[in-house]
Amino acid sequence: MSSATPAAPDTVLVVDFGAQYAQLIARRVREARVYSEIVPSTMPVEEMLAKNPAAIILSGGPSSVYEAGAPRLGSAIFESGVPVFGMCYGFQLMAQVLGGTVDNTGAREYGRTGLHVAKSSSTLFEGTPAEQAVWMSHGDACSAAPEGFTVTASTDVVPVAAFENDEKKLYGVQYHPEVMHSTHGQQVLEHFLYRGAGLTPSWTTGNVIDEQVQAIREQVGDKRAICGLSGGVDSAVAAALVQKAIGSQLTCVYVDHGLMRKGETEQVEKDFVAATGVQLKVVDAEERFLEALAGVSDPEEKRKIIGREFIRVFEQAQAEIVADEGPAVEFLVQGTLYPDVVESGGGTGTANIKSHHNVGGLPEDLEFQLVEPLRKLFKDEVRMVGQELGLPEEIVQRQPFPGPGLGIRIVGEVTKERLDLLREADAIAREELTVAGLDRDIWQCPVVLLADVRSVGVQGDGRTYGHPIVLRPVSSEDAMTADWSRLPYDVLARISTRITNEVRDVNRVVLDVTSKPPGTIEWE
Ligand SMILES: Nc1ncnc2c1ncn2[C@@H]1O[C@H](COP(=O)(O)OP(=O)(O)OP(=O)(O)O)[C@@H](O)[C@H]1O
Ligand SMILES: O=c1[nH]c(=O)c2[nH+]cn([C@@H]3O[C@H](COP(=O)(O)O)[C@@H](O)[C@H]3O)c2[nH]1
Ligand SMILES: NC(=O)CC[C@H](N)C(=O)O
Ligand SMILES: [Mg+2]
Repeated sequence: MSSATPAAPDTVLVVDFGAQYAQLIARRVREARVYSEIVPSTMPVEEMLAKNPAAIILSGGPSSVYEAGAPRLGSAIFESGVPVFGMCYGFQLMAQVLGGTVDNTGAREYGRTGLHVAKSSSTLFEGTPAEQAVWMSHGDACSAAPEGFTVTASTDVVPVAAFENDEKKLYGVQYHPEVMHSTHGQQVLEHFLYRGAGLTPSWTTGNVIDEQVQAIREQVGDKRAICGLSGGVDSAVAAALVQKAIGSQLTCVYVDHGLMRKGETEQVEKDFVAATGVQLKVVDAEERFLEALAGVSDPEEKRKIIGREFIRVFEQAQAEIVADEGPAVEFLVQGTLYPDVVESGGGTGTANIKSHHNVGGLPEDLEFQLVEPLRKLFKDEVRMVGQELGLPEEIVQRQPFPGPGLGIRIVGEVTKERLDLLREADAIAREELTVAGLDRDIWQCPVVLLADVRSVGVQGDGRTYGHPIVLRPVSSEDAMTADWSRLPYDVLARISTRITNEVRDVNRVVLDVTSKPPGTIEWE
């Protein structure tokens, strides 16, 4: 699948030791305009080196280097000549493997910490202040640096908070330069990349376009492809990329599975085709999806069914397209992004949080070869690619909507009646948020029907026993983490009043005030 994507030149590998922030490190590297990818720490070192990385970053992690069973790295990586930058656990591991001392000294630091830079002319700290705020999160500490290393920073309680070995191109910091609270973190990271590893800032979203267009041409050849098009950002950008690569060999297929929001199908049919000129096939598959979902309330089961039915519809569309004319349709283009892969447990050792329909929800007997040009990117990077490709702002800035649609926003069994009810409530919430000018302030606002919950209300002097609707407005940078949006009370009040007045069987509106983690954005 993604192996068809050639390795980008000058790739920085981020080795993930189970860090909270591995994704963040990767995107900070790309913000420095150097391409980067995450690999699990369980990957053998030879395999990492075979990828020919221009530099390697070792992430933080929950383990302690001196514990039995803690993730390790052979010393080969430090002798390979590839520049390495360790952060937190990665720093401690580098220290230990190379003969320094790491133990539980009692010097714990969590959160904002003052860093004292000892050598402001060093590779990492050049041009940064002698005193700077950094973000720490550790209970272990390095008390002696390995031989050949210069200690370049300390804190009040940790004598070795950074070390550098220019000759071997090995660097490490105890803190987290990737989080925004480390005031000079991006500068220090860039110093490693440009000064330590000698890389030049040349990666742009334009490179993604050129590389992917070439890779798609090689992969698809003179065959044909279909693209699952949802009207969302990711599939729009994927379709535009593939269209650029293979032109009329591409047909887009929009599946109306009956789980879409009000007006969505019409919008895709009209606006999207007008904006891009793609060949579009619209398939009405409502009956098929609702039948397959009947009686099912388990979220993972729903996701698997929806993922499977999507593919069955694509297969049907494939047969119809082939019956028309021309060569076989062997490829399926999807707008899969990195977070879809990670959350589906696609990384080694990463937990399956939920099976995104387009990754973990795919059936085993999938016959298409997948074309997923955005598989390694985050949403905001995809938006940049879309902009670069000239897609209209309304498409590029659209809020995300999950492929399984309202099917995973009904807690309980999915039925046509419940879908119609949720569609009404959702349309009201979206309308009011748009009128209030809040569309760009929030990342998305799932509206959820708790179909299996009822509560007592009083409406028109009579007793009601209806369902609650949950509003879940969130802010986010890339959907990997999120916070609940502090919406103005008057907007919330208008939404609540309208939903309870206008949507039958709903007598309560509640607000979800949970961040991610611990919650996820969607309820299922
Ligand atoms: N209704 C649909 N018809 C056809 N393909 C779909 C549909 N919904 C989702 N897909 C496919 O699944 C992929 C993943 O869905 P996802 O919702 O993550 O992306 P998107 O809809 O393109 O963008 P966004 O995340 O902004 O909603 C899409 O890129 C698309 O290829
Ligand atoms: O195409 C998709 N298929 C899915 O199966 C799926 N599940 C969640 N999402 C979207 O992904 C982002 C993160 O969602 P969660 O915090 O709920 O995991 C949010 O933007 C969700 O809307 C999906 N998108
Ligand atoms: N954030 C980290 O990488 C922590 C490393 C190690 N678990 C410690 O507590 O020191
Ligand atoms: Mg979508």
